[in-house]
Amino acid sequence: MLLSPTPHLARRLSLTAAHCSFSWYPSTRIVYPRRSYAIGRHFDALQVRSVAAAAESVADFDEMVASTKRKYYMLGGKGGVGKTSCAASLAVKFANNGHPTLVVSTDPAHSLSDSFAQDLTGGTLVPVNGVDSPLFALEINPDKAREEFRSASKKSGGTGVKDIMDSMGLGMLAEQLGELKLGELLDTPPPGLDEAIAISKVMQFLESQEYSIFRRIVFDTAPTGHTLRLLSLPDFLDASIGKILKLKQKITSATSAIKSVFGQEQQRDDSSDKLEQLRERMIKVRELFRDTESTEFVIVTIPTVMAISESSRLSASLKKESVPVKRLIVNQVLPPSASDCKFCAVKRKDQMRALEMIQSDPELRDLKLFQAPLVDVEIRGVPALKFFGDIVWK
Ligand SMILES: Nc1ncnc2c1ncn2[C@@H]1O[C@H](COP(=O)(O)OP(=O)(O)OP(=O)(O)O)[C@@H](O)[C@H]1O
Repeated sequence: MLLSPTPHLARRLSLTAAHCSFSWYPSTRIVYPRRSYAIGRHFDALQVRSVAAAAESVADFDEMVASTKRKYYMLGGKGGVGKTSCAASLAVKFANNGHPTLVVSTDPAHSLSDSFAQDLTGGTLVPVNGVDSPLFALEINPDKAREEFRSASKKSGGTGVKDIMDSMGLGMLAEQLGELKLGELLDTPPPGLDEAIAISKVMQFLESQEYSIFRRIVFDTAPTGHTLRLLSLPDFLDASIGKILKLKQKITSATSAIKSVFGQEQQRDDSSDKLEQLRERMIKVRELFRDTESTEFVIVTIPTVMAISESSRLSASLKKESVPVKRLIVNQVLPPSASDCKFCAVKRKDQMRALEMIQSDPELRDLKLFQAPLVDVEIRGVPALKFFGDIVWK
């Protein structure tokens, strides 16, 4: 049963969800052609009688599909508000509107596979069936991304350099160069790094001819805190990697002078190249985040005071970092109840109060608002995503 409070809460309120039959929710009531549990198979035959929005949705999906140029949409917000459902449904809608689309999860706790009801865990692009234009999905493996950075920074600035110095009998000197600890520092990667690498990897993919078909790239990002750290990460990395490379250069020239005296052959070490590449990619991620022409961060929230307060802070941080934000999705909005379900009526009243907050919040009031109703089906699989997307993205 949807919208069931926990049994404890229900008891406390003496308003068990069991008292609320589905008829409390007639405005989004789905008309099942057969029995409701057969939903997966019969989704295409489902209809929504009507969806009464709690407040007017001012949305403009037409603007989102209009251009044939490549566009990036990053969907983010607090954990569990429906980022994945919104991102996946947007990707399906783009594909059904003629845009070859790639949907990527950079959230370390992926749920894209669950959302599409397809195994996407391989770290490669997987075709999604049942849409009109090509739609591919990708879940990036954060551990792999983190390992890549760890080994590059280690080889280049940390133990790699120390090994050379040790082999030359100059270990002591290396110890004295306190800055070498930087490599160790980066051994424990900063938060947000996996997501930054994930995004940069996708961009790398997209640079190749093979992937030039994609016109819409939808990112299902990690929950808010993670995203905020990600925003300041490129600067941090730029500085750190810059330092490592400088140090590496200093040491390399010192050791090569010694090596040439002793007639040792110079080894080619491409770990610096790798690190330099990583740094360049991070800079590209930073540029992508700030490119108003091609990129947009869409905030997903739910109508509760807590979630809206957090969205306001997220919006402020994004603006501070010059990340373009134009749209806000308020998910799981209850339509007006047509039944005597007290729990639903109280809940909706609360939601309306939270929605009013948006109108007076300086960080949120100017954003275009999309309202997504709480639906009484699980949003899973392409037909369900299409159904949900057609309600939300208008
Ligand atoms: N409007 C809605 N109506 C009904 N169920 C919904 C709605 N939006 C999301 N859900 C359900 O809520 C659950 C969480 O949604 P989803 O995975 O999209 O959230 P998320 O923000 O990506 O979560 P996480 O932060 O854990 O990745 C899913 O079971 C999803 O089907």
